[in-house]
Amino acid sequence: MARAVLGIIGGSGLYDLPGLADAEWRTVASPFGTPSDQLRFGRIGETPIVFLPRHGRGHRMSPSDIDYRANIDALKRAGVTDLVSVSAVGSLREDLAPGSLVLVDQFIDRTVGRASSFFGAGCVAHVSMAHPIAPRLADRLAAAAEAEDIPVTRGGTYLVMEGPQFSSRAESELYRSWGAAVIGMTNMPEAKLAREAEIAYATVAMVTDYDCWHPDRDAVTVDQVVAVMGANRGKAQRLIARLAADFPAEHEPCPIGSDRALEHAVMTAPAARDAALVEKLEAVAGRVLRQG
Ligand SMILES: CSC[C@H]1O[C@H](OP(=O)(O)O)[C@H](O)[C@@H]1O
Ligand SMILES: Nc1ncnc2[nH]cnc12
Repeated sequence: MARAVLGIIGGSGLYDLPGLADAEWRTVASPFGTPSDQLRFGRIGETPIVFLPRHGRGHRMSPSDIDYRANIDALKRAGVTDLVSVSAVGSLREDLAPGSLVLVDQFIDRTVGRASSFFGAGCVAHVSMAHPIAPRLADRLAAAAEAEDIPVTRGGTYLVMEGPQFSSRAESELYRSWGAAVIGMTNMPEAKLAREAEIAYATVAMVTDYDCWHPDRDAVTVDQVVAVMGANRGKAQRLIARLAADFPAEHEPCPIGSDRALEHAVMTAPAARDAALVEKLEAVAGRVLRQG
């Protein structure tokens, strides 16, 4: 069994993780591109932690500019087995007020034009995204929230829009009619790529606003997101600290197989594979590609 390494991707308002022991920023190169920033290596208790600010320190990158493949590949190269995304989201439901935390369990991907797979011409693979969230990791987040007395809503669909502009009211109403609970701009293709890289993935969504559908609330602005994130950042940090402190030393096999997702996914026959792509895929898929 592999040693568990907990990865944390910090979203808007979360650019560092206080309380990391032996913390050090290190550059990790990826053949897929340039990660959003250096990775912050450290530990909480005995648990090794690798933190990445999704938009870079200082929030330099728009959701559409982030190289999600480079980020996930770099985290895989750093040994991450389990990955928690912390994300600011708008609420599409009355009961999810700003300040609420949601452990989402589904996504609707409305992004366009982002590189959304490590695979392609010369090495084709199809992984399952039926259950995009690793349930055991979500269970651990729920347990950490309970231990810290932080209310969380379990389950809900995160609609991933392209952005960077916020939605129109008609779009917001459309997504509500689809049953989505929250809206953001970043968790796809991140979750798909984590699955291809066989990393267990879960999201802590921090509600910062009511988007633009609510009759009694102003439409979302950056000021509002920053203010609510600032007021509630401590909750997310406490949740992560507790998750890490209670994390098992050995990676627990994912009950839905997200850590073995490539086992029956690669279509291209060994003799037909593109050698250059196979080389790039070493960190993400070497485990299965080396078997032929
Ligand atoms: C400043 S609000 C829009 C921005 O915040 C969210 O990012 P993240 O998921 O990294 O917290 C949202 O998806 C947008 O990228
Ligand atoms: N309303 C919203 N739409 C998209 N992304 C967001 N991030 C935070 N609030 C958001």
